[in-house]
Amino acid sequence: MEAEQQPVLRFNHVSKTFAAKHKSAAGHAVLVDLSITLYPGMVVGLLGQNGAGKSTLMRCALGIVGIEQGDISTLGEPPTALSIQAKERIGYVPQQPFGYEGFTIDKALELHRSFYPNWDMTLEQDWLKRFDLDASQAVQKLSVGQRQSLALIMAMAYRPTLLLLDEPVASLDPIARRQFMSDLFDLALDSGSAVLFSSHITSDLERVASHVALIKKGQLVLFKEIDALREEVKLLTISDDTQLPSSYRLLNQTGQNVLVDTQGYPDIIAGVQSEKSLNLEQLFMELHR
Ligand SMILES: Nc1ncnc2c1ncn2[C@@H]1O[C@H](COP(=O)(O)OP(=O)(O)OP(=O)(O)O)[C@@H](O)[C@H]1O
Repeated sequence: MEAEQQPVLRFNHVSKTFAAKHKSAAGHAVLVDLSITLYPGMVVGLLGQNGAGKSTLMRCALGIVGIEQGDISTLGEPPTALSIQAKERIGYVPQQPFGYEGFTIDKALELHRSFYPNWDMTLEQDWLKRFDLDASQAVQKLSVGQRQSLALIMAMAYRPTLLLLDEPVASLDPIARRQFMSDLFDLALDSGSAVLFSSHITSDLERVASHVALIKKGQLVLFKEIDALREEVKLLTISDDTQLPSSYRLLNQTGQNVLVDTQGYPDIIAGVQSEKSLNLEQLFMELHR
């Protein structure tokens, strides 16, 4: 499929360094030689420790911050010079939304909607109901979770081709979270969108993501389809003389325990004492040991 489709978002060897406070000090490398490509229909869960660079990656994709090396294509355009047409096809929910204080929900939606010719009123009304939001309520009186729900409606009701969600469900209760997550997947499939969302809730990620991108200190250490992840990433306990096949990628090692990406090559290795498949949370822990 991927060969025929235009990427929705492509990072090509991107590095981003924030300048140090003092001119003499070295800058802080936040993205390091990072390459990733999202195609229509992909729902990519972005996982990484606090400060790993997830928000920065999204902000670079939108041109909010510039990069020093590599290049980014967002809907086929450079993010720092996005056309209005491209902007109308992008949805973004930052970690800390968002203005509209002094508005009621319906007035805020009315204003917001006016920027997006493809706004889907049925979808908007559906989600207001689903999130149990009263349209006559004042935005500044909403709870954190209700604000997050409204921000999601505002980013998704025009069925964007690229949807960037920075911890979109952190403040939602489990019922709203579950509902939203399944909607997210449906939206991507129905509209041929690509979704990139960060979350620390690995069970959500496992449930809805088609792919997982694992980022560690600004480097993309793993990017895989979620099913392949379960089959191809293993925790092995090896002996001193075990030689790992060159087809394997070593992700981490603590003593005799090695975390490897077998990359689909089912080599039989001499001296392996045990082999374990991991769920996403276990994988995350092993990667950061
Ligand atoms: N404008 C900025 N100037 C300087 N440093 C910044 C700036 N924005 C982010 N950083 C630094 O870049 C690093 C990555 O931050 P980022 O917000 O991308 O992490 P994150 O993976 O989204 O973290 P979290 O899970 O906590 O949201 C952090 O060390 C942060 O302090």
